[in-house]
Amino acid sequence: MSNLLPVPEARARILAGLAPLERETTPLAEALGRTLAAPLKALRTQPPWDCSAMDGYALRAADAATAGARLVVVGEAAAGRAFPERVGEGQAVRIFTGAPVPEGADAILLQEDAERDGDALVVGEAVRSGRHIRRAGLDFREGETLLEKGRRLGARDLALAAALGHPSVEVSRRPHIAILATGDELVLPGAEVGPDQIVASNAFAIAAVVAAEGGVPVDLGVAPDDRRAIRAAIESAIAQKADVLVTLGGASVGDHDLVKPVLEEAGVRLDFWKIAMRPGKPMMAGRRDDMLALGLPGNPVSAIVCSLLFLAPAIRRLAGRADVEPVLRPGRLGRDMPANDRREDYMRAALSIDSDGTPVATAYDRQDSSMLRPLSDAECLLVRPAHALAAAAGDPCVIFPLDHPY
Ligand SMILES: Nc1nc2c(c(=O)[nH]1)N[C@H]1C(S)=C(S)[C@@H](COP(=O)(O)OP(=O)(O)OC[C@H]3O[C@@H](n4cnc5c(N)ncnc54)[C@H](O)[C@@H]3O)O[C@H]1N2
Ligand code: MOO
Repeated sequence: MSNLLPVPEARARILAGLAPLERETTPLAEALGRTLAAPLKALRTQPPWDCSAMDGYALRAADAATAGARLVVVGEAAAGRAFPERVGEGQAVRIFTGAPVPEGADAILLQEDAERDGDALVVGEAVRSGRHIRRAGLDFREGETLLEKGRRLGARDLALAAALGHPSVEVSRRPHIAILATGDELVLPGAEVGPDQIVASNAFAIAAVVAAEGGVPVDLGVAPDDRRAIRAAIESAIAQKADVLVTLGGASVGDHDLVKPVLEEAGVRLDFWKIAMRPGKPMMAGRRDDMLALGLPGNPVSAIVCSLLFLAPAIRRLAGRADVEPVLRPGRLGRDMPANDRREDYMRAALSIDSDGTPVATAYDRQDSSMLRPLSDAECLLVRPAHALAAAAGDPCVIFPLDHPY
């Protein structure tokens, strides 16, 4: 029996050949999902000065230490328009949220806690020094690094980057991922389906995984099980300078499984073929110059699970992400499980939360790698290590959550 490569080793070998792509500058408004190629420092301090957190009156707390105290309102400070003078003894300045606190004042009296009578201000409730003042630099100070290299930018990060003063950011180029489906039996959804044909589905999921991870999917369509057609599609990926070529199907040992020899003909040096995993055993990986070639099995579940465990980390590495490995979580078994064989199992499973908050994974009865319906239903993959012993419901296990968009 051939040797099957363990999953972590297969992933490590794929990642070992990959480095972040070159840097480019992108406008901040287009940077969602991009990965920082350099740390982002604050170009300014926020807030730049002590400012009011409330609408009310800026004053000296000593003058408002008792209810009933009277002060004179001498001016106004609004966001974007400071009060230019000093607040003296017995004086107050009308102030609004976000406005700079005038010199001399050390507290903000809420307007709800005061009464106005012309220029006179009557303290309704005493206020202590420092109340409702946001100090300069409360959020960040000029020169501080707020976002690290390798961070994938989310919506909140974009607001932070803007606040730091950056109209654009340095990111790694998006990887281009060419996707080629193979098989005489495949037709696209909506096209006429011949008597021996089925609808090609895998590429839709793979392109979605690519896009979700920040890559650019390049659709090479469907090639029939024909050496010349497959070779032409591979050459097209090379000509387009794809960073990764993903083939779907034709990876196994049948007479029509042509992907491996044709990849080799096209100059791809195969690193490995066949891994200790279910589904996904016939997966292969290799390189041709700078291009990674990943040959995913044709069974839909195999192709999609392999894309999550191998293609997604490869895209993250190319995109410059600091976090590339799949996130596995501890959980508990929802049902008894038999002993496992030599292939690490990624089983479609339902997910619930125990009374103590622990995730509980219950594997479905049917684990056929052709079935998309249970894959779509699944809330997680239950990971059963190679040679795992039989285990009982409630025993610890490892979970790969299938959160949105997966
Ligand atoms: N004698 C053996 N046979 C098989 C082995 C083995 O070790 N010895 N391995 C099995 C395993 S495990 C898998 S997984 C499959 C993978 O085979 P291939 O990569 O060669 O896939 P195909 O034969 O091309 O297709 C398998 C299955 O999937 C359907 N398919 C293919 N592409 C698509 C697509 N884009 N969208 C939807 N469905 C697709 C195809 O019609 C087949 O039904 O091999 C086992 N055999
Ligand atoms: O590895 Mo295949 O993916 O078991 O069906």
